[in-house]
Amino acid sequence: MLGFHTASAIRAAEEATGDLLTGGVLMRRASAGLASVVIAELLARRGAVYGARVGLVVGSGDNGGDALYAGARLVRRGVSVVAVALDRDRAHESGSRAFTAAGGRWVSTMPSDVDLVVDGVVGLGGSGPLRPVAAGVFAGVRAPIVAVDLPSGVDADTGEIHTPAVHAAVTVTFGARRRAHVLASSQCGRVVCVDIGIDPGAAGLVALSDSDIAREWPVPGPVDDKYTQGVVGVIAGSDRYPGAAVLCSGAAVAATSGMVRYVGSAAEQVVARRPEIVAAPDLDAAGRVQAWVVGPGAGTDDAAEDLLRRILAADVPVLVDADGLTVVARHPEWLTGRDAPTLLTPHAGEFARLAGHEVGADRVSAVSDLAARLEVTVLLKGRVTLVSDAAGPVIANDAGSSWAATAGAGDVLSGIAGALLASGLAPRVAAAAAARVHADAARLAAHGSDPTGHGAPIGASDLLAAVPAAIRDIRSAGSGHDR
Ligand SMILES: NC(=O)C1=CN([C@@H]2O[C@H](COP(=O)(O)OP(=O)(O)OC[C@H]3O[C@@H](n4cnc5c(N)ncnc54)[C@H](OP(=O)(O)O)[C@@H]3O)[C@@H](O)[C@H]2O)[C@@H](O)CC1
Ligand SMILES: [K+]
Repeated sequence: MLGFHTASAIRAAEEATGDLLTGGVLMRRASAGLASVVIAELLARRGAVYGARVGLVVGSGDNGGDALYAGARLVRRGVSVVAVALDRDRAHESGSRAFTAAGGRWVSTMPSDVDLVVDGVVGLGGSGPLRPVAAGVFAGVRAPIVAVDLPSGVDADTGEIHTPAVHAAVTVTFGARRRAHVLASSQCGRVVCVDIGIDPGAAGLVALSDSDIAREWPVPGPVDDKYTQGVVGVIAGSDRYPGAAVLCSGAAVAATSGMVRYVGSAAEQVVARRPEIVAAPDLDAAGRVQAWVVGPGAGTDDAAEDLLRRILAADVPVLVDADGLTVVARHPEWLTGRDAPTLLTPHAGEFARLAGHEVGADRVSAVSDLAARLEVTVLLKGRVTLVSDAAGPVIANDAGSSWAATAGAGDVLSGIAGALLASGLAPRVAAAAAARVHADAARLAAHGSDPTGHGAPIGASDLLAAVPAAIRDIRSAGSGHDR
């Protein structure tokens, strides 16, 4: 599990080192790490370090100090380094001296022929967008950018990407990852964390590793049968949206080896596509389940409302998605009164209906607040999906691509997560593991047999078809061998 920390937690950890901070040891370690990453980048991009050209953009704080000390090291390795200071009088004093003494040159505009640019404008002390002078410098930059700590213009805690902000190819951070490194991952590029000997403690935002997910993913054991692995009931689809039923129940079949029941008007289409699904015309005829998935394409009329009320009165885990979320937004008391766990899986629009306000820039707080208020687990969809049950740390899943942004993909996600709930996984783990496999399946489907080549747009059916391959991949990666 990877942790992502707030700026205040990082600052507190730096302060706790006492002399190491005040004596500049932390900054020396940070800049040494930064310089080695720049050297590795130069080697990878142009095959040599000697004769390379690097430009620094230097702000008024310690972030600029990191850049200047690293610049001095690079000069000593034979790199031609120039620095543009946003305000020469306020540039880090000892860093400036070290840079000049090593042979670094100060310039007023960034040359167009640099191989790499180092963004040392702001790090933890930054707020808001790049100011005009900095924005002007970066406007002319075509070279790849290595950001010091954070791409300037990106909020360290919320990951809000202001306009303008630096778009980095690589971000080098120090001691521990900041929240923005996962929340704004697309702006950070590859993130390298340099060890500088600080300990910020437990993180309030985490990401699960492959092995975390591989360990949890339910597969049949020697004494399992279809019932012991959990039966999931899917209430989805309608005359108007039968496809939601097919996608959601199909995903539930793909996610685990347990049994899938279906209740709704799309039984014929569901069973035609997946004959192993046991369909029933109504709830009374459905049989027992270990978890319900309710809502995708299921409508919001009185009948849908009555069905959801009855499902939420049952003492089993329930996942509510899509139309079901519109209904529970009208009846939050149906959620707060439950003993069994509830998992809600809103996109931003559904979140706003549930919360009574937009998600806003601080997605982590938004998802935790809603989970606490409704006494549920919330999975907030997005390129970076967030899961909170208000008790443990928020779990982020960075999809790494947006191929899953397609109609019906949400129905597949709820089917996967519902099957995992039925298998007995805690809602936060079921939600996070489902988000990961869903994102991986989208990527696999988009890229076909060549993972390094260009992807092509996919539909939700393609994503669903790639779910078994995504599960196989993550189990192999997480356990070191397939079973
Ligand atoms: N402490 C340590 O030992 C270690 C620290 N480390 C490093 O220190 C960094 C934190 O340094 P820091 O605290 O000096 O803040 P920093 O991010 O450089 O900002 C400075 C000033 O910039 C300004 N400013 C704000 N927003 C702006 C904007 N949008 N656009 C332009 N300017 C803006 C604002 O000043 P203002 O102009 O408002 O007076 C602000 O005060 C940290 O990220 C890491 O890199 C590492 O070496 C590890 C060891
Ligand atoms: K920066």
